[in-house]
Amino acid sequence: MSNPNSAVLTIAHLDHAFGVGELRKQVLFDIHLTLQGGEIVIMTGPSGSGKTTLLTLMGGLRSVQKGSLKFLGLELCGATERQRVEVRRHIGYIFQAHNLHGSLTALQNVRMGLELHRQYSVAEMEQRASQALEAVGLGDRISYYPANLSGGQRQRVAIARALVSQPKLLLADEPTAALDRQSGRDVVTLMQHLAQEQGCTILLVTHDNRILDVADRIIEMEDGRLLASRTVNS
Ligand SMILES: Nc1ncnc2c1ncn2[C@@H]1O[C@H](COP(=O)(O)OP(=O)(O)OP(=O)(O)O)[C@@H](O)[C@H]1O
Repeated sequence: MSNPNSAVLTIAHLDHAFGVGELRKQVLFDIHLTLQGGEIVIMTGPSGSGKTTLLTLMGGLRSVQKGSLKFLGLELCGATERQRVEVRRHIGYIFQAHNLHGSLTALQNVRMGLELHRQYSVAEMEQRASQALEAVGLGDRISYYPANLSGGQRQRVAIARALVSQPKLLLADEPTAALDRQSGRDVVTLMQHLAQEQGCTILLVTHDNRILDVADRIIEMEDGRLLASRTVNS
């Protein structure tokens, strides 16, 4: 479990640019942000404002160019690919398009969430994956292929895959965008409950105003800058 009072992620003076020379375009400017253990933070902002770029930097999926980004105390600016892979072991990812493999069953897809964790035997991985699917209410669908599941069920498989390794941080990019109102609500509520059980911090990027109430804090991105954050009264 994360200590609820300790920072999981600390960002200071972070800039990011794409391209070089005349094509260089800076998309993040002087970002400062701290995510505390167990906190649920929602990031909103217009299209193109830099949300996904920031999310991929936080997730160790992109090299940090300038400033400081520390995950569990490890500085990712200047980190090696190997260090970034190590960091990714502690992070779960959920994307809008769920990114499930169509040729794998729900169970096999969830098992992939343990791929970076070499300490488990095949039998242990199967058992953990099966438990994770039960936790998202899909215990009777473990042998189904994604094509035979509804959008909401697929997103629940993606949640099981993201949380099966008990990550410290869950990064979710528009997880409800492809879902109807009820399925979207079910998916975030589930994410919230499971993450709370595991003491996992959540950063959720969304345009979906219907789910803002799950957040402890809402932060807004505009033109590559983070505006003042707002605390949500519970
Ligand atoms: N790989 C890339 N190469 C060049 N420019 C990029 C790249 N990825 C993103 N950008 C640019 O960086 C800026 C921020 O994009 P980003 O995807 O982070 O925004 P966003 O807020 O997540 O948008 P959306 O809500 O539409 O997903 C945009 O101007 C985009 O065109």
